[in-house]
Amino acid sequence: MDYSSKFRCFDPSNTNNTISTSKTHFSSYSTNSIVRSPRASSSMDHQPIDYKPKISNGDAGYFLEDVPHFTDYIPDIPTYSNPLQDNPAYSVVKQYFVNTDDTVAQKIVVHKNSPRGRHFRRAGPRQRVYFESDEVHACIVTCGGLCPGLNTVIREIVCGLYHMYGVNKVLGIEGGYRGFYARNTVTLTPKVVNDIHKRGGTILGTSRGGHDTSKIVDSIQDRGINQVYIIGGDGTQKGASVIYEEIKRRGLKVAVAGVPKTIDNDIPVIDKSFGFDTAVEEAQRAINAAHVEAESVENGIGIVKLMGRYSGFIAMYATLASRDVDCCLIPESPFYLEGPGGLYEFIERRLKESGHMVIVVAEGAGQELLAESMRSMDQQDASGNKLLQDVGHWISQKIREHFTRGKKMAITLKYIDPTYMIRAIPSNASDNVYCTLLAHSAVHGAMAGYTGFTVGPVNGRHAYIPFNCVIETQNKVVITDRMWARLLSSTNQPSFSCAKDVQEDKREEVPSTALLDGQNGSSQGEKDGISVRSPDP
Ligand SMILES: Nc1ncnc2c1ncn2[C@@H]1O[C@H](COP(=O)(O)OP(=O)(O)OP(=O)(O)O)[C@@H](O)[C@H]1O
Ligand SMILES: O=P(O)(O)OC[C@H]1O[C@](O)(CO)[C@@H](O)[C@@H]1O
Ligand SMILES: [Mg+2]
Repeated sequence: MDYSSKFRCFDPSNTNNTISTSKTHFSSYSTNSIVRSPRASSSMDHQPIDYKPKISNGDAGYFLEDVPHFTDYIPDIPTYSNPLQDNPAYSVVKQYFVNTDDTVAQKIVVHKNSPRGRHFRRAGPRQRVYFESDEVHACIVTCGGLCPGLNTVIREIVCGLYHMYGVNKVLGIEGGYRGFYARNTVTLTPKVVNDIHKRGGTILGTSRGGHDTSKIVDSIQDRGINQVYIIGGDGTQKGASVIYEEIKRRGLKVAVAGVPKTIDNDIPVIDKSFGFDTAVEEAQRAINAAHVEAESVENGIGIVKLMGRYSGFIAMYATLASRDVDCCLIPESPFYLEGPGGLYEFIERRLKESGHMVIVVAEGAGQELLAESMRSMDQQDASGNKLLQDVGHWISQKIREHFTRGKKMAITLKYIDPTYMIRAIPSNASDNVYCTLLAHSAVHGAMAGYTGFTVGPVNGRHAYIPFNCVIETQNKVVITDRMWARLLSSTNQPSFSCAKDVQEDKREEVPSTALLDGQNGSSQGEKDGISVRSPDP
């Protein structure tokens, strides 16, 4: 395999600001024959990002929150015509290329006089590209937890680069961020990735922790990589943002493109994250099993724990889809066990009414209750995420104890924990198509010279979104929204908060002229610094 590549590097110390081209031969991990720009000191600590938004304003309160481009920091950079226009498969397309001025509105439900608000650059192929096909040396890395569709995104980046842009040098970085400096790499070709979308997990492996900006960017430079595709959740996108900043500081012509991944669906701005639908679908199997077990015995209770560290989207959607669930507990809606309006009272009532019940609990639910009754466990994973107590076991035990105490009621409780089963499977058909679009958007963006961006649909249109917009906040289920009300009405569970509190919350949060969250299609609102979402019509 010939890893020869042209590597263009803008050296800030070069006062003429000319672009130097060097021919480098790469055989395995480190080849140091390229011109090096200044390097940062090595640190595994997560560094704060000094981010300056790239905003341009228009009429009627319109503004574009744009993504960085090579031309922002590399002068006189050559462009080439897009090879896509000679591609027979794309010859049927009426408009080959996205208009350079096309932008996507974040808010699509507006009032007559409301400002047009934030927009993002529309994703898609551009007439001029900033790489020649044989110049591109791309790499792909997957980080964080697993998610259905990771392999599809990998496949479609490789095939998209190859079939649309004639790029055949793509490297897989094994084992997440630390793979850049501590693991092997694998050559990715359309043949190698042909069937991988049928497998769960990621063929590249993944990890938490190990983000060392300096070592990662050194490795990118050493290998002559000029397009970096980074697939992962909020932590990963934070890491990608720091990598982009360091690449810009060194003046390198290296595009950094993020593909947002999280099974929890808590990434802001984008409509939905890939793998979420697959996970919700798979969760139905566990809920069905819990229901069958529960209804087969007298006073049967089935408990299903689903993922969702800080947000209960999976639990909420799985509950709404199933209609067999009697109670759904999520992190955003605190609940209590004892007394009037509490969980025990509700269980007793429901068992008397129907003889069985199913409870779905998101892993992040009730953590404050657990902390009260168990010794608090302040541990973190390698990425700094808080390790949670197992709410499923805890709540099962509490319910058993409650009903056994004083021989209140004889119950049979079955606890099902499919947490890893719903994320270790291949993506379903619709997620597969979605992953293809994400991958292609990322490829078009990198080829067009954009960098420091993440891709995703905003109100159904794919857009290039600056990293900071997806890493500053996390989406949460809005319990004052119509979607949660729909769930409450479907399960008939207590809301665990009295109506008066909710009314007061609403009055405090929403100015009378503003749109309520949930009135804007896949709307985004801001609440206490937390971006919130409701795909609620
Ligand atoms: N603030 C940060 N700066 C730089 N790198 C980070 C930061 N936060 C996390 N990372 C790195 O990103 C990678 C993935 O992070 P993390 O384990 O939190 O998963 P994630 O991408 O959020 O995915 P998910 O939570 O959906 O599983 C890790 O290698 C971690 O070191
Ligand atoms: O066991 P792991 O790999 O740390 O992953 C668990 C976490 O990953 C997620 O699926 C995504 O962040 C969370 O819901 C969950 O807490
Ligand atoms: Mg995360």
